[in-house]
Amino acid sequence: MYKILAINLGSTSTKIAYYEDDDCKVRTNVEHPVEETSKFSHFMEQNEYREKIIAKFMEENRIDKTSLSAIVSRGGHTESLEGGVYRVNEEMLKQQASGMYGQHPCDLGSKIAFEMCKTTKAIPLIVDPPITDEFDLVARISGHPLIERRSSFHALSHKATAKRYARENGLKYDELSLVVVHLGGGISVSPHKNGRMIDGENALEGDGSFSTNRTGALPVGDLIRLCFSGKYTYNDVHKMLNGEGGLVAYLGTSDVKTVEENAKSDEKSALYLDAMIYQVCKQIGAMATVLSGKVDAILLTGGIAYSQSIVGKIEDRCGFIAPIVVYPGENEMESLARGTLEGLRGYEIIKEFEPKCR
Ligand SMILES: Nc1ncnc2c1ncn2[C@@H]1O[C@H](COP(=O)(O)OP(=O)(O)O)[C@@H](O)[C@H]1O
Ligand SMILES: CCCC(=O)OP(=O)(O)O
Repeated sequence: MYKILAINLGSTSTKIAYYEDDDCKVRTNVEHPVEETSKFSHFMEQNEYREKIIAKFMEENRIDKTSLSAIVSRGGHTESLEGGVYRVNEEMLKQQASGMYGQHPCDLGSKIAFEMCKTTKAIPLIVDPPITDEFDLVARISGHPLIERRSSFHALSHKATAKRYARENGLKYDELSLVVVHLGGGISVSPHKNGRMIDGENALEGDGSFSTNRTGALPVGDLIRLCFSGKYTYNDVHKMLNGEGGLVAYLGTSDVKTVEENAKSDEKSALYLDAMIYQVCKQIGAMATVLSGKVDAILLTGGIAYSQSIVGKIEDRCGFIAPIVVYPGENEMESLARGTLEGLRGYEIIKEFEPKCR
């Protein structure tokens, strides 16, 4: 029997689950209000804060680190990779720590898995990292040769949700055209065609719709003027885009449950929540055109998809495109465990990360 610890560091939560083979024995989801996370000037400083949560989970559930076969984390930001299961190594962590390919708490997740495995026989792994790249060539063109559009979003969640839809409906993922929407701390929309995510937003840095804590795409000219105004440093602007943008900037919270509650009596909360949903719908429409309008289903997942009212608003605007199927919460933990198990059993290759750029 394989014992697997899965850790998933999101921008607004830490999710942890313990599996014996494919049987989830115990799991938790610890939410992080922005008042707590904003104390850190950088995600990587949250090391101790997140480690303590994992240690507490293990202690409370009497999970012995030395008995684990693998510790698997949602992957982080490196050069583009093909999807699959990867062993975490020093080269991978070096690229993630550089911040050159994106910055997010999930980068810390693989580092924590690696450190935890050092004194045990457990293998540190990641599955379908956010930089999993299946873009069509045409989707890479930005509008200027110095800047290439690249894949950077909730690839693990997208793949897990699309494959679940196929499995539960007796269909083949490789034969479907889907628009998958992850509605979590970050938001991403991607068209999947014949088993590949052929386009998608950069969910971290100034692309797509705004989210709980990110700006999404901004009017570029105004952004340039702001950058060169002399009022802000590079780090200030980066934090504005990723971490302290979106609902956090407008309303001071990344908690959509609270925003929904406040929206009943507060016009400002209602407006910004509506604006976020409006932008998500525009992205769904755009990605449906990538599939030439031939969309088998629109799949909604992530914590925000628990809200029936938000799902209803998306249905009102996008229901004409294709049927909407909702998988609230996440399918990521199961997917991390499943990928790990396949790797440990030898059904899937555990890939070694080798940097193209040194
Ligand atoms: N029942 C609900 N109704 C509306 N929003 C919810 C609900 N449950 C969770 N959320 C929101 O989902 C977001 C977190 O989603 P999640 O997928 O857990 O994010 P992450 O993995 O990025 O931390 C938070 O804004 C949270 O308030
Ligand atoms: C690469 C995007 C990862 C992301 O946005 O995750 P969260 O929604 O957990 O912040």
